[in-house]
Amino acid sequence: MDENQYIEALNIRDELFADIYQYALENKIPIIDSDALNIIKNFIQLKSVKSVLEIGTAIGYSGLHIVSVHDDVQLTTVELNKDSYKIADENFKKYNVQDRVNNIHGNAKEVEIDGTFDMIFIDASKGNNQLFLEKYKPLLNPGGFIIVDNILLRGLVIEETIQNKNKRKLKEKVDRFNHYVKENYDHTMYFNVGDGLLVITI
Ligand SMILES: C[S@@+](CC[C@H](N)C(=O)[O-])C[C@H]1O[C@@H](n2cnc3c(N)ncnc32)[C@H](O)[C@@H]1O
Repeated sequence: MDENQYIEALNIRDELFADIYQYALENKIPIIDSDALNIIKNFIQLKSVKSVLEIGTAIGYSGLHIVSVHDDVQLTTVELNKDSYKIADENFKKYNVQDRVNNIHGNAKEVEIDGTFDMIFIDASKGNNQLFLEKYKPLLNPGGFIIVDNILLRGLVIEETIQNKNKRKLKEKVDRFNHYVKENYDHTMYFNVGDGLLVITI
């Protein structure tokens, strides 16, 4: 066992939503890694977060975890894909949190969201991270923060030669975004957990 495995074993907890986790695995639906999720949940706890905006619901897995931190956490979440949106709706009902979740079907590049939020979690189309950050940042409450998942693109972001044109473009966009945030925001934390997590405090 190395240090990473030791820490991983200490961090790991029983899965609260095992059925949804399993469904995501079986249907190849991308969901957040458990160690990144653990950090997000601890930030919610640490900062007494009460309102969260999530960009990229998928089937509601991360959303369910987010509202599980406290009974007074409210979630607004946006998903482009109609089927995923519908499954998320069923999952929020299944776990009886539908009253605390504003589940929105739409394109996060275009929708207008009502409300202000203590935390914004960006986890949608990775090439649009900068657009989402600048579009939704004005909705942050004072003292709020933004989290972005997948800033490592499973290692693609540090690959120098990428043959596939679309992959190369995506890598360039995400790499540019990661540096854009460093240059334009004073308080940032880049974590090498999961697929890379970025926390921006405003
Ligand atoms: C990585 S998954 C989200 C995973 C989810 N947050 C979780 O951890 O359980 C990304 C999701 O973003 C959605 N998406 C992509 N582009 C979007 C957009 N422009 N607006 C809203 N959702 C989008 C995709 O359909 C996909 O379901």
